[in-house]
Amino acid sequence: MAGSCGAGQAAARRGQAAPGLRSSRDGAEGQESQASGLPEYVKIVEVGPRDGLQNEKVIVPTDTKIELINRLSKTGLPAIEVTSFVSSKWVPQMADHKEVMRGIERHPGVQYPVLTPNLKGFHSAIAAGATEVSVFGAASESFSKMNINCSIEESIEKFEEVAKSARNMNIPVRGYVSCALGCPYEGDITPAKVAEVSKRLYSMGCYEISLGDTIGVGTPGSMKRMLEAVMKEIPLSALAVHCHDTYGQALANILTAIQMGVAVVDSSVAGLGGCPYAKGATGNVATEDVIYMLNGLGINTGVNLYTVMEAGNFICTALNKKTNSKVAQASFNTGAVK
Ligand SMILES: CC(C)(COP(=O)([O-])OP(=O)([O-])OC[C@H]1O[C@@H](n2cnc3c(N)ncnc32)[C@H](O)[C@@H]1OP(=O)([O-])[O-])[C@@H](O)C(=O)NCCC(=O)NCCSC(=O)C[C@@](C)(O)CC(=O)[O-]
Repeated sequence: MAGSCGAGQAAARRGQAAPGLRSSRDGAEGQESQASGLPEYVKIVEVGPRDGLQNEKVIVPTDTKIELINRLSKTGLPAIEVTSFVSSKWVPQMADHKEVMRGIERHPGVQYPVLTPNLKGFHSAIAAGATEVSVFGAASESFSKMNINCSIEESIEKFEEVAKSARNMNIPVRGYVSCALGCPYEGDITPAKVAEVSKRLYSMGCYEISLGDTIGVGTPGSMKRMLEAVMKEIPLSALAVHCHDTYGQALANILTAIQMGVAVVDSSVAGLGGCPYAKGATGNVATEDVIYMLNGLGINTGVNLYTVMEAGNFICTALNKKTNSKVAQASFNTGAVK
């Protein structure tokens, strides 16, 4: 039954049971993280309201999106990607971007980035009150063409225009590199190509580069090889990973990245999502599962797992679907059927 309370939920409230349900700041787990050389803090960038919802077949009501974001804002998440200022002909699900942007309650200390592929999107986003934007490129020519209708080179020109305007307005810009571990159209992508596109985004002023395993084909081996190449060009502190879980490798890939020193991880509440231009790709790794793993490693995220699970339960109930989060499945009995 949707919203019903399982033993795990009660345990999560009390901070008991499985170790990952506990926050890392108590007890011996914090010492473990320091001893192992892992980062003490990992920033989680919640992408559910954008990456998660963009792929839903039925248009999600604007009020539901706003309610989801407002709930996520109360969880301790430091960044929530809210929507995309893209063409509604291309991604109808994000057509209400202005209303969402204007409708949300913004919490102090929380960043609310939005996707902007070009100047048109940038200006609309700023007019709607955006204070941070993301440009989204790819390491694959074919994916770039399918996703944003231009070559990598053309996309860089558009992003440079966005970055220049953003700089003049003191707006931070984040950069995505899709297909960092494989492309739905071209297959393997070389780490050198990922490093090259990442470097160009970083050089134009993107403060952080989020490396997207868009179709979730990566493994810890390919993640390591790709990061080794990118880390030669870009400081580690400016890197994030964005893993989809199509092949069930996302948590292993994230663990590999944080063992290499990456301390920013994108994830999606309830594991919602997929990319409309990457057929068959499933959702991002679930935020709940990432927090559980990081809690278990003694790594602080500042995020309350229980309240994220509640937000996940809210959106799964609204969409009438089952959560993709293993942690939520184990802890809640939502009972929602897809
Ligand atoms: C980029 C465009 C707009 C180019 O689309 P286009 O057709 O090449 O653009 P255009 O400049 O030729 O303009 C055509 C029409 O689009 C309008 N237009 C032009 N720009 C905008 C804009 N910003 N916002 C709203 N409208 C826009 C423009 O005004 C015009 O309208 P018309 O005259 O036909 O009525 C299009 O290809 C598009 O919207 N693509 C959507 C891409 C997208 O959102 N993909 C999903 C997100 S990426 C992702 O999920 C991957 C990621 C980030 O999560 C990381 C990972 O997992 O790897």
